[in-house]
Amino acid sequence: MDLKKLLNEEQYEATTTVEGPLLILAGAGSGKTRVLTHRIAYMMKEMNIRPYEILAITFTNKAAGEMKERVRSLVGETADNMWISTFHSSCAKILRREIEALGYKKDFTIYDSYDQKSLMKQVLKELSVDEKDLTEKEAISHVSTAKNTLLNPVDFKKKYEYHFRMNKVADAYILYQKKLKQNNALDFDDIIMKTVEIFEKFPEILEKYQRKFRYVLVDEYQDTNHAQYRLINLLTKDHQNICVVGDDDQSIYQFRGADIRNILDFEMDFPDAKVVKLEKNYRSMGNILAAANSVIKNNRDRKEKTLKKTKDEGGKIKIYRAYDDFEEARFVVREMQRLYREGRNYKEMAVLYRTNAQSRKFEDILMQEAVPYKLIGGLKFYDRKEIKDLLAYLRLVNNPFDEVSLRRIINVPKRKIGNTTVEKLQENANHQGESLFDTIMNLEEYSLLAAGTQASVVKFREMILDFNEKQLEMKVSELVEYILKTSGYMKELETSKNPEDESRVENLEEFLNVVLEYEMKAEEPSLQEFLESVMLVSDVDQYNEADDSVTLMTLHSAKGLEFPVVFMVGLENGLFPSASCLTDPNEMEEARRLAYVGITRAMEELYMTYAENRMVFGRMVSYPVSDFILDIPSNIKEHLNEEKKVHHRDVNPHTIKYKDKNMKYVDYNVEKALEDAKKILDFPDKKVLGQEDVVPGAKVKHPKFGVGTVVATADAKGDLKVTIAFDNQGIKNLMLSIAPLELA
Ligand SMILES: Nc1ncnc2c1ncn2[C@@H]1O[C@H](COP(=O)(O)OP(=O)(O)OP(=O)(O)O)[C@@H](O)[C@H]1O
Ligand SMILES: [Mg+2]
Repeated sequence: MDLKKLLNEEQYEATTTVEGPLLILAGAGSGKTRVLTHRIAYMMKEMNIRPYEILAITFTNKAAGEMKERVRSLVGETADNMWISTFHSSCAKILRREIEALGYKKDFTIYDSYDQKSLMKQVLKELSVDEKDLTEKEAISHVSTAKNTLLNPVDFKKKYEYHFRMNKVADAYILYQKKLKQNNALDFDDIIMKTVEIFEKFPEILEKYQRKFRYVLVDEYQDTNHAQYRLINLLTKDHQNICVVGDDDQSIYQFRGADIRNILDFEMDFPDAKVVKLEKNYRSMGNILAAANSVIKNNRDRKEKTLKKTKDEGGKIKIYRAYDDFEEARFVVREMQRLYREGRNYKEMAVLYRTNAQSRKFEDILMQEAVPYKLIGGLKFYDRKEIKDLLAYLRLVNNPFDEVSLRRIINVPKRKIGNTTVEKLQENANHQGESLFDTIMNLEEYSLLAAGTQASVVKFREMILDFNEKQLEMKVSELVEYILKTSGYMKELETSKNPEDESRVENLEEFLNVVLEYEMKAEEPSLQEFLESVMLVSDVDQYNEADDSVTLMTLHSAKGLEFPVVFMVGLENGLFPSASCLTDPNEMEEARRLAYVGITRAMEELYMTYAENRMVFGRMVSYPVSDFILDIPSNIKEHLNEEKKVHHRDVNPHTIKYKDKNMKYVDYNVEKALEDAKKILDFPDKKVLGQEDVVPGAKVKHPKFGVGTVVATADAKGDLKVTIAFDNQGIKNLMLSIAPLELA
């Protein structure tokens, strides 16, 4: 391995500095990640450091996989013995071995944001906190911030003793944490916080890991939060063999608690730290780099850096102004098809946007044009109801104390165990200080339920116990099939007349593929490991370079990646940067860093597009062009359609496929879309009715049925079923989301 040929002088120096603290601070595309992989190879090959003595941490599973692949190509299979993973996976692995020290069981469940939400909902209900004073979302966000700064419930309570609202948050935090523990579950932030807690409370455990991981490397260090920082600090404070790489200009997770000071203060924390700067960009053409610099230089709070180009100027940045968001998507797809005809592969191209919601229009047109694409994020497979239900079954089998999963499926499919019954059981559990499952186990001891209901619950209990036994003898895939069959879940879908349920069956079949793939890959497949791999999978993991398809992803998930052709879309003041940035300088600085990340993903060609009109929450709005386009000097950008103001009449009338409210594809004419949009604009105050408007007693108006009175409402799979007594048309049941109701 002739490193001198593969690396420039500074990179070589950083690669071969193995002992002691090292900070590599450098701009995008300067080879930071490349240094990390070569450094690992150098440590193993030239210094005989054992693979299991190295801990390498990156930000996404995708980045970890890529890093492992690169190390493997340099050193061979020994790379497999290394811990190259995300903060969360490394900590989950440590916790599987050590968490009993904190009184949890080793087979703990990891809760995602949905589980968190339902648990917090229950907490707020039990504390009788009014939604008006504190919503689940707010409570969760405060708790997350607390955990990211390592503030435990007791200290949190003390800190906010005299603060009315935060005091409520504190109570919620305390009960939430208590319930997590009862459920033998951890949320995402706990994974880091609990590891730190163990390291702080049990020095002998810490020492064990300090001795094991003699060398620690962290990529994307600018995005670590305080808890992660503390973790690294604990692990390395004795041997000080810590190498961190990062770029303060690419810190884009401050809204989630990332602390940019971690990188700015590194030299203070490790006074002997060696600092290496990389000043050459190997990724992008000159104009792209110049564009990135012209945006980021407007930030005040940054370390000045030089980033010299190694390539020639390349073409200019292409700016396109679309009449509306449909036309923007059409332009991008057309351009992709043109590039493809000229010899580019689809996998060389990516569309980057700020919010997931922007993807759908691109998806529709890509689908219509039969251009293969991958969507990263958005409504993830694992977020679908049927997948979550099935996962809840599996999690419950794995860990019967998991109350959230238990409550989710106790009556799914329907087995005559209604809400009231569940609440009765829950109350009893709370009263007895035991878990919900314990109450179900001991049901015969309490006389809580009527005989019929009791029999239903017992039947459910027998079923779960049976699954639990089967788990010991069956493969995960067999267990999945067994559960789907025995629980009656599949049958309910198959006999349903609802067309949506057909695709649910397909999704469950796809899930079985996920399990089978896992079983093929895993050395010793187990339910627990499978669940863990599913819970830790991040959006970016669906990304697979093997197929030739274009990539759609948010700017956030694009960090660390590179593409020959990048389309940054939706560049409008109000969208990117978002409206709140325009009044808050800190948010504006974070948005600018995000723009910098986006621009620097491009290697050869960069397009930036904006739409003059855009549908936002069912309304057409007009935003001005983004500051990020204006920041780029005119000598390095070209407007693809500057002279002619695009008017919708210049766009050929065309129909596009559009998903209607039933998720069915219908033809939608663009002219008609504009007409529809105008109608909305003409009645800007027409209010879309929300759940809060449709309460029993409310007078409503329907274009066909006339005026009526709401008599009842009921939850219906995330929608609201409204029963209305119409003055002249009798009683009707309508779904709120699709019924064209107005207040009368
Ligand atoms: N010395 C070099 N010679 C040739 N190519 C290089 C060299 N250094 C880096 N590269 C290439 O430049 C590109 C960017 O490198 P890398 O991804 O390591 O940068 P980075 O600093 O980690 O960027 P980011 O900040 O976006 O994560 C990669 O394609 C890499 O292979
Ligand atoms: Mg990198």
